[in-house]
Amino acid sequence: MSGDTVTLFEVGPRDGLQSLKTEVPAATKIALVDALSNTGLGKIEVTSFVSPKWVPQLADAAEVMAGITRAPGVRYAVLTPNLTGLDRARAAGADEVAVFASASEGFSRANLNCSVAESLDRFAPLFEAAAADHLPVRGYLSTVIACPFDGPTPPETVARIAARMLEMGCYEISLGDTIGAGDPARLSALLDVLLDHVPADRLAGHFHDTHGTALAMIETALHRGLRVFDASVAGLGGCPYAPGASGNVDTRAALERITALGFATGVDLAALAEAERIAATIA
Ligand SMILES: CC(C)(COP(=O)([O-])OP(=O)([O-])OC[C@H]1O[C@@H](n2cnc3c(N)ncnc32)[C@H](O)[C@@H]1OP(=O)([O-])[O-])[C@@H](O)C(=O)NCCC(=O)NCCSC(=O)C[C@@](C)(O)CC(=O)[O-]
Repeated sequence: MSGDTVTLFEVGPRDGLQSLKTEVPAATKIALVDALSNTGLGKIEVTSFVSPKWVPQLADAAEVMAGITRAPGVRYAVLTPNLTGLDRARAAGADEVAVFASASEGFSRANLNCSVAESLDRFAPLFEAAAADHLPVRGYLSTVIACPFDGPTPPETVARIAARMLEMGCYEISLGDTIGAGDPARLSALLDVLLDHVPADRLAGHFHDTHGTALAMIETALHRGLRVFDASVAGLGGCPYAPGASGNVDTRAALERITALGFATGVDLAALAEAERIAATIA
């Protein structure tokens, strides 16, 4: 398996900043994205076009998108929960958008104010509009291991919703261990079921490192054929609607582990230092 290329999807500017208690100026967010753009990372999630009442931390999404200096070859992604979000993302010139659903009802209600089925219905017109514009849509599926409200998530439920989201138009499903409840054994149990329904090359790992298991889970996922992983510079972050969620796996740590296992990432670890310096002024 070594020798393959692995893609790191940097989510720090979005996932990392959405639940901070302190206010981060737009200029700092822009500087963070610009520093990340100089590292060789091919995909950066810049911000969210969600309701500013729900996530005031990212209310400046349009200003941040307008302020960044786009590096050639980098795709700048944003989160969009509905058509309003998609319209704002298009106006901001996002290269791709991401919808986000939950594998558990409790988290869906807390994060999106609707049931899982309602959230998928709400995405339908978004997929239609995005397809008309040839805008790629990524899908996040949260609480794939466990939910802070409902407990453990059955792998069959994850498989059913992930397959449905791909059918609806997602190019890839990012598997969110939202509260970092996973470990290699739980992830293997999930993949045993999921890979019968969805091929590994349509899946990504999004592992929060709450209990220090994210790197081991990346290794497990690599062995099962996954080649895309989300990570957050300096391990910034968490979800404001998931009690107990801490940061996504640290970008440097993920890169070091993936590289040690013999994969290429194209990311310059030395260049990451400037983004980490900015992240340290934020956290
Ligand atoms: C989905 C809604 C909007 C439903 O929110 P709602 O209150 O049920 O619905 P609404 O349609 O009545 O909207 C409320 C207000 O927001 C406005 N609004 C509505 N949509 C937008 C929009 N796109 N942009 C700007 N404004 C918007 C809308 O116009 C209205 O304004 P008002 O009439 O009250 O003045 C809300 O629940 C929401 O924004 N939720 C997002 C929560 C969120 O961002 N969570 C964090 C990201 S997910 C995550 O972190 C997990 C992940 C992806 O990382 C993976 C993992 O770790 O598992």
